[in-house]
Amino acid sequence: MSRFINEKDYFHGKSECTGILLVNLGTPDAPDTPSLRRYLKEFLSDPRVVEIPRIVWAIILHGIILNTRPAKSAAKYKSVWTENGSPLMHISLQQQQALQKEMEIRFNGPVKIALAMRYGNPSIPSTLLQLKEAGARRVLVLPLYPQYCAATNATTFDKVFDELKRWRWLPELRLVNHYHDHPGYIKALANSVRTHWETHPRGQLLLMSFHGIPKRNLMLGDPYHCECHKTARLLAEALNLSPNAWRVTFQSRFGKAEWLQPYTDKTLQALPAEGIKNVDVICPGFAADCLETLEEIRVENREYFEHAGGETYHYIPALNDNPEHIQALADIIQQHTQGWAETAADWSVATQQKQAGITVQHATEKGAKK
Ligand SMILES: C=CC1=C(C)c2cc3[nH]c(cc4nc(cc5[nH]c(cc1n2)c(C)c5CCC(=O)O)C(CCC(=O)O)=C4C)c(C)c3C=C
Ligand SMILES: [Fe+2]
Ligand SMILES: [Fe+2]
Repeated sequence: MSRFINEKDYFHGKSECTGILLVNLGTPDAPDTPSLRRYLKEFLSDPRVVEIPRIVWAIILHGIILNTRPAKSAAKYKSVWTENGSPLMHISLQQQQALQKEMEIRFNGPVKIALAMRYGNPSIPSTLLQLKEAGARRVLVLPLYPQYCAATNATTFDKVFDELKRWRWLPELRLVNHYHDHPGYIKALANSVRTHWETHPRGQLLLMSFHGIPKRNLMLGDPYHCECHKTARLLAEALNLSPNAWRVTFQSRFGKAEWLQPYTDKTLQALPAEGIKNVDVICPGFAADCLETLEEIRVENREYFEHAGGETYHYIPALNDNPEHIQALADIIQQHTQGWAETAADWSVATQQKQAGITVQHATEKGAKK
């Protein structure tokens, strides 16, 4: 007996699609103190970000940090804010649009690339609901952090699960855990450094600075530190660098505990005394430029280096919407959606036929006996 499309039409006439949920950290809505207070409150209340007993932390956070840090951070955000708003948000939207174009070509079927932020807007729950509305029966979550860290990737997944716990009909779900050693990502980083060296004199040292985390997290088993080192080694190999031509450091320390060492700021202050007065700095862990690269690395750390006797300091931008970066992310999406593209294309054909009033044998069952 024939099987007809309406037998499978659970979706009430809506077309189905594959959804890709890109997630980055998030950014305040505006560079002012109230927006920063809201943003930092959400961010720093996350137990995956600050792993100390809740009661102790609540006293410090509400008693001290949320009274002092918002104004200081707002001033820093103001210095990087553009007419397009927060750099992190603007660049993330460019990445989303470029990936939408690229995946439509690769998928040959309905695919929706959505962007969410772990903290602030657009939130993960609201973006998942949009994907649901768009008919996404398959969702791939791609956190835009190449190196896995509980404070970034795990909390992204937590937030996805928290929302999905409330749904009756769950989509098929896949997660990208990390892509710190993906050949396309390493190639994009290496070519970005080469392009920089074509237009700028090459420094004596390529400093690869990654966002820090507390050292305790490493001792508890977080793979982040090792993944940063692997990325750095692969990048150095791709560039054929000798061992003394590159170093790994960790930036953006927060609080009084020890974080991953060596620290970026202390290293830059010490380099001129070692005879290293010309450096190139790259932040391979940041998929998009943001406060931590544009202000802390490009401006603040340059000052430390120059005050210590450094002469030339070049910051090599994040991969942002560089076409090779988009190709690498598209490759990662393609690899993690194996088997989905065909289904999406078939559903697309079936849906078009249905909308045109044609009753057809279901496309995914074209081999079925008539
Ligand atoms: C409190 C502890 C923090 C941990 C742990 C942490 C880990 C971590 N963060 C990123 C990426 C980004 N962090 C950014 C800003 C930022 N980070 C912290 C604190 C921790 N981060 C704070 C308080 C802030 C806000 C700014 C400030 O007040 O100093 C950003 C930039 C966001 C932007 O809007 O531009 C990014 C990106 C990673 C990858 C990471 C762990 C590996
Ligand atoms: Fe951070
Ligand atoms: Fe390690």
